[in-house]
Amino acid sequence: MRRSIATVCLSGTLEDKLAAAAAAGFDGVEVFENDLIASPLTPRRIRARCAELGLSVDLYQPFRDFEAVGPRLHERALRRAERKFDLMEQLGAPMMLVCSSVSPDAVDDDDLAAGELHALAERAAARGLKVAYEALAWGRHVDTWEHSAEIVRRAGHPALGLCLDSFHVLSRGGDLGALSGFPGEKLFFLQLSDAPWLRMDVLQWSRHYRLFPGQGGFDLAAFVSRVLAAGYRGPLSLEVFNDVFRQSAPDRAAVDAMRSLITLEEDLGRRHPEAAAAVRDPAAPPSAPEPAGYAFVELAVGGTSGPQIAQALAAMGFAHAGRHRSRPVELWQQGGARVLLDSGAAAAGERTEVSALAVGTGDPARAARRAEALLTPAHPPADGSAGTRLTSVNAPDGTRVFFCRTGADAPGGWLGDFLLTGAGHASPAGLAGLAGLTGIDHVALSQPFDFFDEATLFYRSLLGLDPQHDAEYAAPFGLVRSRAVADAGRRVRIVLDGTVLRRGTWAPGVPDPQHIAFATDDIFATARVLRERGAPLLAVSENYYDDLDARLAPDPELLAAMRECHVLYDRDEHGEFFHTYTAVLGSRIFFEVVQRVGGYAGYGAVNAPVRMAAHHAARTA
Ligand SMILES: O=C(O)c1ccc(O)c(O)c1
Ligand SMILES: [Mg+2]
Repeated sequence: MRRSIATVCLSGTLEDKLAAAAAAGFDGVEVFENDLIASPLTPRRIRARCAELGLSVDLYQPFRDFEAVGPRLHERALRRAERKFDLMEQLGAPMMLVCSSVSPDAVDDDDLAAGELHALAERAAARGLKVAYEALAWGRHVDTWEHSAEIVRRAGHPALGLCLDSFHVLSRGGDLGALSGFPGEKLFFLQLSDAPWLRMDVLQWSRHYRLFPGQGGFDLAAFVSRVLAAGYRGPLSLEVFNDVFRQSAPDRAAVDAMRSLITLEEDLGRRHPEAAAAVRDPAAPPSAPEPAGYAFVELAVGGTSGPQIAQALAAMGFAHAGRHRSRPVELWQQGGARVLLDSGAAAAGERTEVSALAVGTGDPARAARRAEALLTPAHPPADGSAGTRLTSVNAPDGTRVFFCRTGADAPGGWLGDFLLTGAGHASPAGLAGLAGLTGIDHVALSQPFDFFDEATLFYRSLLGLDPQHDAEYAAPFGLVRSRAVADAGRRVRIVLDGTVLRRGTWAPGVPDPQHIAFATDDIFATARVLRERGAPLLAVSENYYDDLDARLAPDPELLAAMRECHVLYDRDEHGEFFHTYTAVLGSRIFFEVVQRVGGYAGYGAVNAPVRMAAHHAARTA
């Protein structure tokens, strides 16, 4: 299917937007009127620029407040339209979008609206142009797609058809059930956007909070499948009004947009193969190989934080299991949990952070081809000193994602790059190590406010993960939101955290904290070993336990053990969750130990504000 994007989605001048759309691989654009009016380029010049860039101009929009106004205003509106048709001829735009009127002059008369749109379509047809009529969710009299379809039907003009916009339909809880009776050739244009489910004025919601598909809560695959089943074969066109994207670098936003469309098409093929068959893309990305879990997580450490983190890992029962043959990287291991400490970047400063995630997979080459198809260039496979070849890509947040062939110890496996000490390495995945840690439960990466939605879509689509949990909570230094993505087997879980508002300079919390959570089958046994070995555990406020008692009334002995071991607790209808933390090590890293009981699939988000306050207290003590 052809892929298009409305220029309103991107920041910058019209020229910036066109260049970004073309660079990201879009086939066409919807030219937004305001972008054109503000441009120093003539419509002819814009047309030539689009042609140079290989972009078609699919739509000119929006033409507002046209229909159902009566003869005097109708004549004026037609004159206005003729001027825009002149422009569209120069621009090479074949179709004009007319959105339903919000004018107080419009009257509630479908026959009048149909008659006036018929007259407009007649003028358009005389020039070989078409008109697509779109119901805005806040239109004065026409605010549902069914109503706009009825007016298009009554007008009965071949140059007049329908523009469907997922936001206007889905924001109102509408569905496309009735579309099956609507002639497919009358479906002129399809605009797509996602959005978070919010309870607010629909115009505000639309103008500020739309997202690219896959970043919000709408079921766009189901929506598009209906439209395709009804016979639509025009472009899939993104139309997103979003306060953040409006000020983001357009190249990066356009790549995010394209990734969202590719992922949507993939969802469509997976969940609605009948509809998708008509539009299958031969260059579609290969499916994500099933992840086998975390092969390792690598931390970049500095001269001070490196020894501090190594000491903390040792106190947590990790063994120093190996040293890289050619780089200053140390391998620490316990059970199936492997952490690499890379001090090679120390010259860059003391910033301590998650530098890489490594996912085990049976097919690293396919994972790399998928990344490329999702506009994330893979690094050339690095030749390890022992002949291993590691495939990796850079996430937009700078984290490197490695794809490691499963079986690290097999010949050619990545462990071959390490001189092994013989310690720790002996305890295979799934078997508890010294402190009972069995593996990595999840990794939490915080994202800058402007890139939160991009990051969640990126990790999801790259690794074939599904959105799992969304949480929003009031932390001591501002609101935080958190979104978890995981594979169906829950072997790779990533939690992405961000602030709900762009953060000011006052907030004294840990800047962009990141953490690795290790799994245990017995949190109290683990916590006691950690304490005996002097791990830097985080003390939790007494108030927390008093409140826990009031809220959930845990067994008194259990509560006492939690107090003693600084273990936090949550439960839901599926099971229970116990977790405990270390202090912050270096600038922004800490560790967590978690025990899941039953089917609890969350992350104890309810306790995050308490943890943040405790981290703050520990750092200022
Ligand atoms: O917010 C608007 O005015 C507006 C304009 C054109 C569209 O296609 C649309 O969906 C919304
Ligand atoms: Mg629209």
